[in-house]
Amino acid sequence: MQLDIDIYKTLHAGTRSFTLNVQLQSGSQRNVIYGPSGAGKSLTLKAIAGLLTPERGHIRINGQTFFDHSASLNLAPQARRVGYLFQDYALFPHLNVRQNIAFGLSHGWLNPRARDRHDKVEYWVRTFGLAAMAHQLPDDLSGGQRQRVALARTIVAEPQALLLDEPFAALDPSLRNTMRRELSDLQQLLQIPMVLITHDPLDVQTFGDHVVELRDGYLDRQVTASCHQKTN
Ligand SMILES: Nc1ncnc2c1ncn2[C@@H]1O[C@H](COP(=O)(O)OP(=O)(O)OP(=O)(O)O)[C@@H](O)[C@H]1O
Repeated sequence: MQLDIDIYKTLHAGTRSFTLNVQLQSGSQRNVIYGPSGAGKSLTLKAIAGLLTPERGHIRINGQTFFDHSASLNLAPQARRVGYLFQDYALFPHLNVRQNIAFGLSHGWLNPRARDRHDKVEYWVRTFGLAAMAHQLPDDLSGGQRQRVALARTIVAEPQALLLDEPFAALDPSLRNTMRRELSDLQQLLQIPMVLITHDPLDVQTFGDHVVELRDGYLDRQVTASCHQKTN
């Protein structure tokens, strides 16, 4: 992925303020933004997705400009065609597995109907091993199954990049390794570029072909995964 980010934004909440000042260039497909809680990782991901507008700078992915302050260009989130996997998965509790996945394809306000079938949805239902529970609601699924539904909903729309916010944090430790392996295999199969944010060193080891470390809104240093392992 050609990732070219240079963003600056100050946020205010009461008397507190937080400045995000991130420059990131990468030609890798597997990018990790690593750092402690409150470092600005989610804000960076939101800026890439178009959910936060920087005060200045630019965001380019695969040669496409998403944001360029000096050119007054700011693509709407849906025009960026990036898949965003939220930390808590943000599944719709009143929609079953199949409908939740189909939601990734819908463009209007109407929820996908329970009896509708779509080839792409059925493909991901099967691929993620969700066929037996396709009619179940998210509350009736395990953590790993919920994560697969959320991933399937993101991928069914065929995004040009995946943005992953702490994708394993909501899972119990015994499931984390399995789901890490699944996501790693999936990324290799689809060859889909990704940016993953985490404070877990094991995520860095697995997905960090290109790693940047964020502290207090600023990049600490830019290192490759191999350098990172040596310093840990
Ligand atoms: N809308 C906002 N207004 C003001 N400050 C904000 C806003 N959103 C986030 N912040 C602050 O920005 C900082 C960075 O937040 P961010 O969510 O990016 O952290 P993070 O690195 O993703 O942390 P975590 O790992 O805990 O999710 C935090 O101090 C947070 O309180």
